[in-house]
Amino acid sequence: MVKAVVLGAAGGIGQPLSLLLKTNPLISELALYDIVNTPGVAADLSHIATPAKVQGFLPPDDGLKKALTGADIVVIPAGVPRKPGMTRLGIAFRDDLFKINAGIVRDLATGIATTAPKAFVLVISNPVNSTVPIVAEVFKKNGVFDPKRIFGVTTLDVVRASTFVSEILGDFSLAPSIKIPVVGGHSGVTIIPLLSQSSHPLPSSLKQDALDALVYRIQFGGDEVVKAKDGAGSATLSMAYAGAEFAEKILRAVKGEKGIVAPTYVHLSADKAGGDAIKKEIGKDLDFFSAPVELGPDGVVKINSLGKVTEYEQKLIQAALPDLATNIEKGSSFIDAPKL
Ligand SMILES: NC(=O)c1ccc[n+]([C@@H]2O[C@H](COP(=O)([O-])OP(=O)(O)OC[C@H]3O[C@@H](n4cnc5c(N)ncnc54)[C@H](O)[C@@H]3O)[C@@H](O)[C@H]2O)c1
Ligand SMILES: O=C(O)C[C@H](O)C(=O)O
Repeated sequence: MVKAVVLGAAGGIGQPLSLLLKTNPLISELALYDIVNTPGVAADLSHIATPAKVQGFLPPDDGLKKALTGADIVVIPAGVPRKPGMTRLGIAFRDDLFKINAGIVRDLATGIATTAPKAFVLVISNPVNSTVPIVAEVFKKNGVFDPKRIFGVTTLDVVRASTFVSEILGDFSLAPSIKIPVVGGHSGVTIIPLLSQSSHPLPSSLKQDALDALVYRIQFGGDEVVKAKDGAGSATLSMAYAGAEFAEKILRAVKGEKGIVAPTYVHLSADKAGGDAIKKEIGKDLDFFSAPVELGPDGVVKINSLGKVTEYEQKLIQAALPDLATNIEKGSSFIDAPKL
């Protein structure tokens, strides 16, 4: 029996993500929580002939607590999305996004820490580089912090890398099988695609400016969608796909499948040896980093090395570090927790 919970389930990501989770045979119970509309979304999904029993919850009558009771996996796409002109983290507009989502994530994390502290927590709400540290600090404050169970979902960057590389290779049918580690964080220059490790090498004729353009497209893919949606929000459908894919990996690992590795943004103490090795590779003592993580029944089994990176990729890593450090500090200091 596996209970999955979506917090922010009535939103642009929440609805298609809930649909995909409803169709996942590994899930037997699906609880949908939002501040609006979950009874309708739940009623609609509940007619689909798949095993998961679906229920919707709203804030009154302890709805959050009821949704989270018995949760095995909690996915959080709650919060405001970006509008054109906003970046994922920074000043002015960006501060507004952080301020709103930081408070939302803090309150939802408090609910999880007090009701389902052993659940796997998958954070989608932006800015991920800061919201994951917020969740970690809330869990520390409540004395239930287990870094092996808290994940920032960076899968959309991995999905985009595969898609854009398949385009360059001129064969979209390759997209599902192209594997590229994307590491670092989830915003702009903190997104580091290690294209030299692509399962399907780029053409040797690819010029430096084309490589730069590809890296930029992966780093700022979110902007393409924000611009195209023209005021109607950011990526929702591709994010739902990516979130469901990452959740499925966790659930398969929980069931005992071995060797599942996925890039995800984790606290580097989740695997001390692996985390320390990453710090050495990047040359900085960061608490959080997205790295290829091997998953198991209790979450993080091992944080894998970044492997052989080119000089070009090492420059991308170095360019990401100042932003990452600032983003992490911004999230951590939002919660006044004792340092562990
Ligand atoms: N990690 C990623 O790769 C990635 C990709 C795309 C979007 N995002 C982020 O995901 C978040 C959601 O995006 P969206 O397009 O679905 O936005 P949306 O506005 O369509 O949906 C957000 C939902 O959250 C709900 N919500 C707000 N406050 C809540 C609370 N306190 N408790 C529960 N639910 C609450 C809203 O009612 C709404 O239904 C944004 O922060 C966005 O930037 C992340
Ligand atoms: O870019 C955004 O604001 C949404 C999301 O993080 C994305 O990568 O599409």
